[in-house]
Amino acid sequence: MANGTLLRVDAVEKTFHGADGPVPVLRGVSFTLDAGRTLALTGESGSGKSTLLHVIGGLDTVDGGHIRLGETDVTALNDRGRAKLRRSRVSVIFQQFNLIPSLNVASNIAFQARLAGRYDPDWTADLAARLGLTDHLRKCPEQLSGGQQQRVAIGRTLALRPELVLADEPTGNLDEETGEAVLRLMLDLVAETGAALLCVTHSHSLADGMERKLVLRRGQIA
Ligand SMILES: Nc1ncnc2c1ncn2[C@@H]1O[C@H](COP(=O)(O)OP(=O)(O)OP(=O)(O)O)[C@@H](O)[C@H]1O
Repeated sequence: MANGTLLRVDAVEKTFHGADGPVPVLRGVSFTLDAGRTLALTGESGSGKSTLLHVIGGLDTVDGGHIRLGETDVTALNDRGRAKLRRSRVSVIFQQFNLIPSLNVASNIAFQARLAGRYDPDWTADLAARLGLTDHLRKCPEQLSGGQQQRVAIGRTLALRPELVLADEPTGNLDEETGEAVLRLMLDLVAETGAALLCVTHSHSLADGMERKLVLRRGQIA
């Protein structure tokens, strides 16, 4: 497992401009995450958790501050640079799974790794087996249960072997029992790849499964 600080979030600011004027969502957020470590991000609805995840993952830009992933200043990257980052180093698991409906399970799992030129058939097959998906590889996502679809999304992320996994309420669409099982599997597999994990959650039991916990309150770390 790699050592040292992987992610450095420094005084990050983000304001949205709505019909009723500016909405400051992130107001000077700072924290670090070491390589291979797990961190839960909690906070009330609307506190800015998803926004923070999106700017870290390069899905959106900041208005102030810096985000560094290793030696890379994510906040200095242009659209192309951020897209490249998402293809290779950072991968997001969303609550809504975001699978590609026209591709079967095997192709969904391999998708990101193939794009990054990092497809390893043995690792992908191993992942599918560990995720209990071996009998479903030829099916389309719509033929799977929610828990199975989320396991495909986890497989797709880990097939890439990213340095950082960002998970936004990964079990929010699942019943509690399924959510717990999927989460445990995700934590085990993330630990095996040596990736760091930043996981947004409302669930206390999920947050308790992580090494550290941060609370976002009104756009700042409480
Ligand atoms: N694209 C956008 N345009 C305008 N306002 C936005 C946009 N995205 C988010 N917001 C606002 O920013 C605030 C924070 O939203 P965000 O989704 O980051 O919160 P959250 O903590 O993830 O909430 P939840 O737990 O409900 O998912 C909210 O007030 C939201 O309405």
